[in-house]
Amino acid sequence: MSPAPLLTAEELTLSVPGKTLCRDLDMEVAPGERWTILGPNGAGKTTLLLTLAGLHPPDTGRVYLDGQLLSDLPRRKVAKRLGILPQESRDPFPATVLETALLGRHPHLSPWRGEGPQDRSRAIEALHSVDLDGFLERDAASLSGGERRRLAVATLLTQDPQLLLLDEPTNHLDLRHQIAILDQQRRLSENGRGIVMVLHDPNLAARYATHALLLFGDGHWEAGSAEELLEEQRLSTLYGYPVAAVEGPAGRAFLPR
Ligand SMILES: Nc1ncnc2c1ncn2[C@@H]1O[C@H](COP(=O)(O)OP(=O)(O)OP(=O)(O)O)[C@@H](O)[C@H]1O
Repeated sequence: MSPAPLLTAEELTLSVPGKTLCRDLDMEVAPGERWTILGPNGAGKTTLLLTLAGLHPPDTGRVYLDGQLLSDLPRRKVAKRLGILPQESRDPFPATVLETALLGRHPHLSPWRGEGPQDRSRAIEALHSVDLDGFLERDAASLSGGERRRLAVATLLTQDPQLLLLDEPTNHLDLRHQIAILDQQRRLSENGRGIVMVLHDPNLAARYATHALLLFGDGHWEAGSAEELLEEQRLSTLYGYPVAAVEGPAGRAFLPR
């Protein structure tokens, strides 16, 4: 029997003034699945991700988390199960790197208890996993773009949700850290998490995603197995630019013609 879905979207329609982003979209994210959302600039990837997180109301349709209507759940309960990595993160107030990562524990703390040693070790472990060991007491505002991105990932890992929604997780990262972050997401999904990530690079999508959702920018969408959907013709239509598939040492790669 297949595991119960973590997230279900039913008949979602999203629009902005003058444009339908997706029409009657259905998708289901199960434990162990890694979904990629691909599409051209402005197609609605971020808007959809925010809708799946319950942070943007759809025009019509419903989102369920663990089978319960997301809009009916208290945010604290949602934050214990679902975490989002926004496209860009801003520091709301001055804090060190460790204090920032510890913000991820907030949904798990009771109002009368601050962070304990276990929360602290979880944050330190998350910072270690993104290569930020030597940075714990640094002012978070002093980090470079890539270091800040890795801190945002560490904060999400400290939160430890079952479902991770990532908006362009590889933004600002050098090649080694792009692979490290996506390898880490793969391990998380192999341990039963569900992953949904907006990516701009079809090569990383082909390498890491089990499932793909293509948003064509006119309301039309396709969802299914990444292996089936990530192919020359669809990607050329998706990006409005001819793409060639080549077999390389690391599997299939897509090049602009
Ligand atoms: N408040 C708004 N009013 C009008 N249009 C909006 C508003 N908010 C977003 N949009 C438009 O909605 C569309 C979808 O935006 P969204 O950020 O979801 O796209 P995206 O696929 O994530 O794009 P990108 O690849 O550039 O990050 C864009 O054309 C954007 O300009």
